[in-house]
Amino acid sequence: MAGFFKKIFSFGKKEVVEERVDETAPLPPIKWDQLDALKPEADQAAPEVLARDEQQSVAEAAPAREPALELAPAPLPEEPTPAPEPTVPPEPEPIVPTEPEPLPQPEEEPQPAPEPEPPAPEEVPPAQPGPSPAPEPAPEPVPQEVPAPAPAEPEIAPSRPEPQPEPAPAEVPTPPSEVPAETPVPIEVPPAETPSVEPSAEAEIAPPIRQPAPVEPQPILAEIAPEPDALPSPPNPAPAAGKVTVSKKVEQKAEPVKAPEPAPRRSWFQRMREGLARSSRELTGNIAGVFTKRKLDEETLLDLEDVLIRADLGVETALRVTDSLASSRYGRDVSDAEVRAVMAAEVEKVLAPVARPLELDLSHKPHVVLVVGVNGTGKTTTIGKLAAKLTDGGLKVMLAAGDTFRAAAIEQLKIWGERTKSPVIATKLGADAAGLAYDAFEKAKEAGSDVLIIDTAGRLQNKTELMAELEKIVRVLGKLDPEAPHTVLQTVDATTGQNALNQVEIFRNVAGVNGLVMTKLDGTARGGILVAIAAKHRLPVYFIGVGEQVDDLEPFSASEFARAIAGVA
Ligand SMILES: Nc1nc2c(ncn2[C@@H]2O[C@H](COP(=O)(O)OP(=O)(O)OP(=O)(O)O)[C@@H](O)[C@H]2O)c(=O)[nH]1
Repeated sequence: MAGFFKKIFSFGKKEVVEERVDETAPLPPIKWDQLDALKPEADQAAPEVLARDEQQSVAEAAPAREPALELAPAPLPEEPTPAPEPTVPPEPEPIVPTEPEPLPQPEEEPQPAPEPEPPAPEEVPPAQPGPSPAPEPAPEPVPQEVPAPAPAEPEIAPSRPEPQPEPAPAEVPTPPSEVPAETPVPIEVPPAETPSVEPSAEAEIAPPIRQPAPVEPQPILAEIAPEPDALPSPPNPAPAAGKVTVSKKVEQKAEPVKAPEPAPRRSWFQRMREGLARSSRELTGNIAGVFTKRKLDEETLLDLEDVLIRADLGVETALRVTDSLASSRYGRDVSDAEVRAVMAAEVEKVLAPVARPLELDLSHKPHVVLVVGVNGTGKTTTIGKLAAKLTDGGLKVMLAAGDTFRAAAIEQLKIWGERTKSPVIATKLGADAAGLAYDAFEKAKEAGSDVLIIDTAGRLQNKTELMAELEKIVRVLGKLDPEAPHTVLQTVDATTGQNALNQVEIFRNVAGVNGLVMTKLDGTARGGILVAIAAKHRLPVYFIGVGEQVDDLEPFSASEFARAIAGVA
C-alpha cells in the first residue's frame, strides 16, 4: 500500500494505470450497498442470465458480462479491478448446472411473456424505439441511467412480440427482400426475451423465414404457366401436321408428274440432244483432252480410239474414225473440233443404212407387229406410242396383252388402249401367250384391223422358257398367215450399254427381230451403244424413245443423232 500511494503522489495520473496492474492482490473495500442499489434485479438475474447466455449462445453471454465490467468502472479506480473478479467465477459455475436449466427457464418465462404480447400491438409506436437491441444491455451496464433503460426492459418484451405479429401475416406475402431487414432484429432479440416468446415467436417468426418456401410455389405456378402455353400451341401442330406435311408430300409427287406434260412443247430433236448431252459432253471432253496442242500421230490416234470405245461406239466405229483422221491429217496439228466433225461424219455413215422408216404392208389384214425385248426396256410404252401414231394416221389398231406373267403389264396395256382408242385383247394371268396371240389375230381379222400389235414377256431369267414361248407364238401366227408376224420389233434400252448388244443377239435368233427401237435416249451417257448395235447387227432402227409421254417416240435420223453425240451444231 505504501508503494501504491508513493507512486500516486510522485508520478501523477498517468502512472495510476500502471499501478492497477501491479497491485491486483490487495483491493479496497467494495461498497456493495451502492452496487445493490444500482442493480437490484441484475444481482439475482445475473446467474440466470449467464445460464441463458451460455445455453443460448456465447455471443449473448458476452454482452451480459460487459455491462458487469462497465459497472465496475462506475466507482472509478476502485471498482474496475474487482468487477472482473466476481464476474469471472460465476461464468464457469453456471455453465455446468445451467445446461439442463436453460430448458426449463424458457418454459417458465413464456408464461409471463404472453401477457405483454397482447399489449404489444397497442404499444407498437413506443416500442419501436425500444425494440432496438441497445436498451437490453444498457440497463445492466448503466445503472445510473436506469430511468432510460429500465422502462426499456419492459418495452423490450412487448417490442419483441411486435416483430412477431409484423412478420406473421403481413410480411409473409412480402418479397424475401424484407427478410434481410428483419433478420438483424431476431438476432438481437432472442438473447433475453426469446425464451418468453420462443414458443409462439418461433412459430410466428418461422413463416417469414420460410418466406422463400411460399415463394417457391409461385415459381411452380410460373412453371405451370408455360404448360398452358404449350396447350395453345397444339393448334399450331394440328394444321402443320395435318395439312402442311401432307400437302407437301402430295405436291412433291404431283410436280414431277405434271412437269413432263408441258415437255411436248420442246421438239423431239431438242429432247434428244439434251438427252445425249451427257454422252456428248463426256465424249467431246475426252477428245479435247487428247488433242490439246498435239499433232496427230500414232499415240494420239490410239488415245482417240480408246476414247471412242469407252463411249460405247464400238471398235468398228472407232477404227473408222481414226482411219479417216490418219488418212487426211496424219502429222498435222489437229483441233478437237476437227476430230469431232470427222467423228460425226463417220458415225452418220454407220447409222445411215439402219435409219429407215417403219413400213407396214397393209395388204395383210392385219399387219402383225410382234414387240419383244427384255423386261423394262420399254415394250409396252413403245406399243402405246406407236398405236397413237397409227391411230392418229387413220389406221385401225388392235392390241394384244401377250405378257401374261405380269398383271401390271396387262393393265398398263389396257390404259394405252383407252388412250389410243384401240381394243385390247387380254386373258387371265398365267394363260398361254401363244393361244392369246392366235385369238387376237382372229379377232383382228374379224374386226378388220389394219394393224395388230402383240406385247410379249421378256423374262431373260429363264431363257429356255422364253425362247420356247416366243417360238411358239411365231409358229401359231404362221398358221393363220405364213408371213406373220410381219414385223418383229425389239426395244433396246440405251442405258444398258454393252449388254444391249447381247440382247439383240438373243432376240434376233429367237424371234427373228427385223427392227429396233432405241428407248431412253433421253438422259443417258451411253447413247453411243446405238452406233455399235447398228454397226454389228445392221438392223433397221425405226424409232428412238426420248421420253415417257405418248409423243416421245421419234423416227430415227442418222445425221441428227451423229451430230448430237459428236457435239456438232
Ligand atoms: N425416259 C424414258 N423412259 C421410258 C422410255 N420408254 C419407256 N420408258 C419407261 O420405262 C419403264 C418401262 O417401260 P415398259 O413399257 O413397262 O417396259 P416393258 O418392256 O414393257 O417392261 P415389262 O412390262 O416389265 O416387260 C416405264 O416406266 C416407262 O415409262 C423412254 O424412251 N424414255
